[in-house]
Amino acid sequence: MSDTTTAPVAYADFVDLERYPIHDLGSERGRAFVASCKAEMDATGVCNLVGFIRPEAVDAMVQIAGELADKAWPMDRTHTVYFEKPDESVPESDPRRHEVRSAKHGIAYDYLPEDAPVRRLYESDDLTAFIAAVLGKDKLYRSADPLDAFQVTTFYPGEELGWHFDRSEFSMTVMYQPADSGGEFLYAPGLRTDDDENYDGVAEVLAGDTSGLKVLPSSPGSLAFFRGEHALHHVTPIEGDTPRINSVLTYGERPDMKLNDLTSELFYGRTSS
Ligand SMILES: O=C(O)CCC(=O)C(=O)O
Ligand SMILES: [Fe+2]
Repeated sequence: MSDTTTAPVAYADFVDLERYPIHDLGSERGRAFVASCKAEMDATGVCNLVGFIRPEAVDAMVQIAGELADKAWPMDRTHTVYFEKPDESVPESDPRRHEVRSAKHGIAYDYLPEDAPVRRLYESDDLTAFIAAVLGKDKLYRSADPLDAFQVTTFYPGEELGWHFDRSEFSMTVMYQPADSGGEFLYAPGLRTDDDENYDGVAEVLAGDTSGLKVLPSSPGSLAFFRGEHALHHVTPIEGDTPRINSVLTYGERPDMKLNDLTSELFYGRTSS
């Protein structure tokens, strides 16, 4: 059945809807679009939509990141890949003891203007419905976290994101400004499942095994989504002079999903409760 709604689309001014008809999923072209994302997701663990956001909106987001730079929380810390305290009771080679470094500047959701283009996109139910359709879920929810559900992150030269599994089930990233070099998103799709932590496989990646790794190509305006809860991933240190700027949009199957206090303090220097 085709969608006959005529409600104004809150993001029509900056999303390439000809190529990416997220407002019209019930139509033939909408179904074909969802099917092609599903196929890419099954093959690579990621769905990468190049040029999803038009250049003017990308520029607007970069400008917002600059204007709010003094609100960004400068994080430079070590943590485990699980964002739990290191477990001293397991052998040293166990990933539950392994610590990595993450350094970045995160501008929390509550600082970002309501009319910021990608905030309008995130808050539209269409984007959530699109992701649910690709993932084959009846219903998905935006994260309930007032700081982390949506944010803008700047990685300055030398900063990086250590290997980790996300606390949220699904994430979407929107790239505004890639680094000149470095700052690559590397991931090991499906390294763990809900039933199998695969600590041996995780330990191998942490020890430098690159055989199961993929690199996500990135360009300004690209939108990508992946199962960050199951894919171990990291962002390599930024090289060159250009900061890497992007957003992460988070989703879950439960409506009450929030960061734990440890992770919230780590990423934003405060908790939301
Ligand atoms: O910056 C990225 O590309 C990924 C960010 C990420 O993995 C995270 O914030 O959990
Ligand atoms: Fe992540």
